[in-house]
Amino acid sequence: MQNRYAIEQLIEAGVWISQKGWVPATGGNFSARTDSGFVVTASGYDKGQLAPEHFLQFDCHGQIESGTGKPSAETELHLSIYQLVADATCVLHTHSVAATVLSRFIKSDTLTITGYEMQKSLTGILSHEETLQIAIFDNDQDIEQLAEKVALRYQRNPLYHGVLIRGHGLYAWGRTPSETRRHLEGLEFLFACELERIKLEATL
Ligand SMILES: CSC[C@@H](O)[C@@H](O)C(=O)COP(=O)(O)O
Ligand SMILES: [Zn+2]
Repeated sequence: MQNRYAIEQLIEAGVWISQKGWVPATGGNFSARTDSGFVVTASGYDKGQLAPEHFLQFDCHGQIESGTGKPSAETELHLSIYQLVADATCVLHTHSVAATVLSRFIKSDTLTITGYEMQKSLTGILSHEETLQIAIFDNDQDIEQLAEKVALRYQRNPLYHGVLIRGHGLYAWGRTPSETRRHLEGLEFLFACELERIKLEATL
């Protein structure tokens, strides 16, 4: 997609995501694939109040092409997703309470979800009876290392729709900005449901 369109889509997504309460403080970062690489948010801004000057353009090897300021601290993860998932054109990273808490509560490297109609909000899932498996990676301040772990796991088993970073948040992707928003909203809904279910079951 063209830079201008990509940035417009990400600004709009940021307003919506912020209203949902999924990017508190300056948490979260967004990107979209462009004709020459991808655009990504600059670091440290309120993601609900983005303007065109809060984006940097990277080429497909991760070299800055244009833009000012510091790129997102997690740019490497966006680059890795574009390199791994050929048809991903947008990546939205959020810090919701549900994604943060659930990814800490689940100790294994996979969150397994089944039984919810909302699973069908994810492209390719046709029934609540299917089992959704969302990979969980331990958080790491070394984003290059984290991106390598995502790549290694993807090469063993392709990942779909998104991944969780433990105690940190969700990275969701899709073939268009609107599909990415649908995946993000569907996954966030499912995480919130799972959290409620786990809390209720603990009281029984
Ligand atoms: C509010 S701290 C969150 C950051 O450490 C990071 O995880 C994040 O999502 C935003 O980083 P940024 O560099 O603004 O893209
Ligand atoms: Zn983050």
